[in-house]
Amino acid sequence: MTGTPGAAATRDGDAPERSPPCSPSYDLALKVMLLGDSGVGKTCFLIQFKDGAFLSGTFLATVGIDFRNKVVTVDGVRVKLQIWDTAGQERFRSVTHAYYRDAQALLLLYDITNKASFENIRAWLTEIHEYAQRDVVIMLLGNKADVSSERVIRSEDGETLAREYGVPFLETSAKTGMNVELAFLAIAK
Ligand SMILES: Nc1nc2c(ncn2[C@@H]2O[C@H](COP(=O)(O)OP(=O)(O)OP(=O)(O)O)[C@@H](O)[C@H]2O)c(=O)[nH]1
Repeated sequence: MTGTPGAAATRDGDAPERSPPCSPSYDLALKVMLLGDSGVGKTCFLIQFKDGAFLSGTFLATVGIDFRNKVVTVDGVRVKLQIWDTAGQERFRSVTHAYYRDAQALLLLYDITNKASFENIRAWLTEIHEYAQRDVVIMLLGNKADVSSERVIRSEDGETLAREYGVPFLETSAKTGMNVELAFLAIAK
């Protein structure tokens, strides 16, 4: 776990904050944070986007914060997404709060098979309004859409909540990859 912004542990050796190289391989950089309750699938969502893989089996909760970079092209512009994967567990909140103010975009996830994770979205939005930049781009995502047999949150409920807060909404699956890239491309755009 790391306690100070810019000093996070990395999985793939990318540095979170570096001087621009002589000929950067991107046109602009965007800091994106993944937020939501523990277990909603934030880490899997990021790994699916970065590596096109799904880690099934044991659930290893994120400790503190971690990040990965990926460059996407939107309307001919190469955007480096620096994606911060935060720990959903309450005890890491003070660590993750320190990163909110640097984020330009937030992907806020709940699990469509977990009612509490949906009900907690309002509390997450309160935290976001307290700690993030006022013009931060927010997107609401109902993850684990592949597990239709265990669904407890209807798509309409996600849409209604998103509309109430004026944010876009998608249902996603970190397992099948459904709408994962689309979510990142939408916020990059
Ligand atoms: N079926 C299904 N399972 C998923 C999906 N996304 C994640 N999971 C599973 O849900 C569990 C939690 O996933 P994580 O990605 O570790 O959750 P997290 O939100 O990063 O949790 P914290 O790090 O504690 O905040 C794991 O067992 C995953 O395999 C999904 O889209 N579909």
